[in-house]
Amino acid sequence: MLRSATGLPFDDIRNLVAQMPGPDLAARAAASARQGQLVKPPGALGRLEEIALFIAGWQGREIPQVNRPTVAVFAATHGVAGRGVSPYPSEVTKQMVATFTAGKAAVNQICGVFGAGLRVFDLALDLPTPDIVEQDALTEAECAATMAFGMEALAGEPDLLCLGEMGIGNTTVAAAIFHGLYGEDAADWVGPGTGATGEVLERKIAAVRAAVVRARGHLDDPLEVLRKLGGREVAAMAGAILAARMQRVPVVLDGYVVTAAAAVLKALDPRALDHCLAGHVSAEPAHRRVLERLGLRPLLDLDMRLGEGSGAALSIGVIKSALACHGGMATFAEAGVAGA
Ligand SMILES: O=C(O)c1ccc[n+]([C@@H]2O[C@H](COP(=O)([O-])O)[C@@H](O)[C@H]2O)c1
Ligand SMILES: Cc1cc2nc[nH]c2cc1C
Repeated sequence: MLRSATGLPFDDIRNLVAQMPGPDLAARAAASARQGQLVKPPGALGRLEEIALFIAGWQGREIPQVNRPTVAVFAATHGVAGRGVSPYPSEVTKQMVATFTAGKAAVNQICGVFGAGLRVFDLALDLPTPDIVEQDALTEAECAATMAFGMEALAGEPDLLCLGEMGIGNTTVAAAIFHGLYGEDAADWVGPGTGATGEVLERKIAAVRAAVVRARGHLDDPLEVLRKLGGREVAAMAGAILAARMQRVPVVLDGYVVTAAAAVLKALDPRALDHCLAGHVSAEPAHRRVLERLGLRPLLDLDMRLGEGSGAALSIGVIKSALACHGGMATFAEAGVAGA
């Protein structure tokens, strides 16, 4: 998909963004007409009704279905973890990838409940990206290639794509991206992640502040923010969100770190997340604020802060239920029920 012979690697990404399709408005209108006839008071299914219309528009059918939901978990390692910004050592990333593969992590269990497939993308775990306080995480070519790799999440033709990630240190990286994109104070974007307190939290705030100071002068280009302050899993997830859009596949975002990838695209183009739902709001304190900025209202609010796609996977139950009601309910006429 990214093979232009001329120009810089990011030109390919910008070209894709310029070509993003919108939803199928005729399918959405047909779904809305159907919704108005279903045997319930109008609006009584609340946000389930809006979810059904949203999926109808992006799948391009009056009666949409989610039969092949996929959770794609992207894993990467981060040089900034060497600064002691996480309570856990970097080795945990590889160990958790093994746990996903063995079917024994939380996300595996949630996928099992909803019949979702889980694909784990391991992004050069033995080669951490450089410490973002000292150096750019990725070159432009590496960042574009990693985004292209993330597009592989669409290879199994999912009808709903949930995104997740695993990477010790990546809440520092996500906070740096938000601080780089939105400014304010570094401390406003930093939270506990896996459980940082005290000196660990102080080191995290200092790292986010210093990394963004280093990137000064480049912060008006969201792709530069991504490559300088990001990590491989964040770049890959941005690529996955963009590829899903090109194929009109609806996307469910997970927590704080996945939302950093989404925020980069939104900063590139305000329409870039029109095909995305926020599966949940994480207990990471700044996540709620970020979702408000992005205009995304979370489906669930369960005090979760695990990552690995767990909140997005859990929201598949809500989305499938919305579609089951939309497709399976009778109309007033069919059921012989008197209208208002
Ligand atoms: O996405 C979230 O909301 C979230 C909040 C807290 C922690 N995490 C997960 O925890 C890891 C990063 O935490 P940390 O403390 O090492 O930066 C990474 O594997 C994420 O999946 C994720
Ligand atoms: C054990 C553990 C599991 C995780 N899953 C996602 N991020 C994680 C971070 C840790 C530390």
